[in-house]
Amino acid sequence: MSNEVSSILQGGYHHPLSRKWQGERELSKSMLVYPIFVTDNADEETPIPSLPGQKRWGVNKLIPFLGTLVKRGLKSVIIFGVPLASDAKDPIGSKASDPTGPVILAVKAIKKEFPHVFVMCDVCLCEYTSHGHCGVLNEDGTLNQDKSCARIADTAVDYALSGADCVAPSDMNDGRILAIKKGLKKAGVAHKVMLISYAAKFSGCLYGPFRDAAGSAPSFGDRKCYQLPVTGGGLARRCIQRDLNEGADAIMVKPSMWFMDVIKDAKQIAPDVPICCYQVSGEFATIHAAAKAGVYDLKTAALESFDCLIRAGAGFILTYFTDQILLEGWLDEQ
Ligand SMILES: NCc1[nH]cc(CCC(=O)O)c1CC(=O)O
Ligand SMILES: [Zn+2]
Ligand SMILES: [Zn+2]
Repeated sequence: MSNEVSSILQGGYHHPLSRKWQGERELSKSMLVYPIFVTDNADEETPIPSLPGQKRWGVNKLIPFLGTLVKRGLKSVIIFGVPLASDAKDPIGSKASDPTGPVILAVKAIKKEFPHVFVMCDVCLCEYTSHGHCGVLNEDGTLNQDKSCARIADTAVDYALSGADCVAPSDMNDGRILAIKKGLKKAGVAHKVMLISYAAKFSGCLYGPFRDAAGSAPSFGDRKCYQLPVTGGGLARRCIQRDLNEGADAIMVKPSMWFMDVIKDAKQIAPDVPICCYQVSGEFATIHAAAKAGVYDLKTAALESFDCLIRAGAGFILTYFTDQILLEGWLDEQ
């Protein structure tokens, strides 16, 4: 239908409120998940040079810091373990599920102090393997899918039994979602632990600051044979469908801003499932660097990026901006 007035659209978004109505959803504090790096040195509080404003935390220092954020509206964290002890790594990542390791101690401490905070655990072996790959290796250096899934599932169950509300495997071994779901059921916690799949996790250049922060770079080769090729839109759709079939409760796309088409695909494949995305370390560092170079204002750019992720279909977002958003009250005057 076209007539002399149908081309006039600006009346529909002239006012700030009508502009808000043009979007289906808007960013709120409950959409934010804060990624935190926890070490096995209880009193640690060390800035991470490649992640502006972010630190590696020991449990003793982490709890008071989180307390400030909880007062400002923090709802959820995702924990990454950074084991620094000299015996922390072996070929099968035994220490991933160490009951005295950083992840399990942090889960217990956070759930004790802040029972309402939704605690997610990233599940992977690369922080704990001597070779730095995300599972258990075959002799030819490839990942052994059966052994890796078994270790990943055992680790996820241990995190769940220590009190985690959610486990999120980021390793990309085929079959891990089914293995974890079965493990959770066997342990009697499947009814209360959410399983988020990093279903569409792409290989690429955006994880550098994280690997620096977590000490998890592979000692040989790369992750291209298990993380997805950036051109692989169809492969991502198959991974999303597969992980839904295996029992994922939510689907993650990672990284986020270069992959908004994949977020939209995920929303279309799984309209009834929560979709989230991870604005990863390289994306965070890029926004900071560009703002520092005068390309744009940091807060404006960060908020714009979240609006775009939500428009693409994200229901919640893992972002290193969470602490700044809460401490500076970016969402308080809505
Ligand atoms: N499996 C480990 C893991 N979990 C989350 C990230 C990246 C997160 C980020 O860059 O912020 C990585 C690194 C990798 O896969 O190499
Ligand atoms: Zn990994
Ligand atoms: Zn390979």
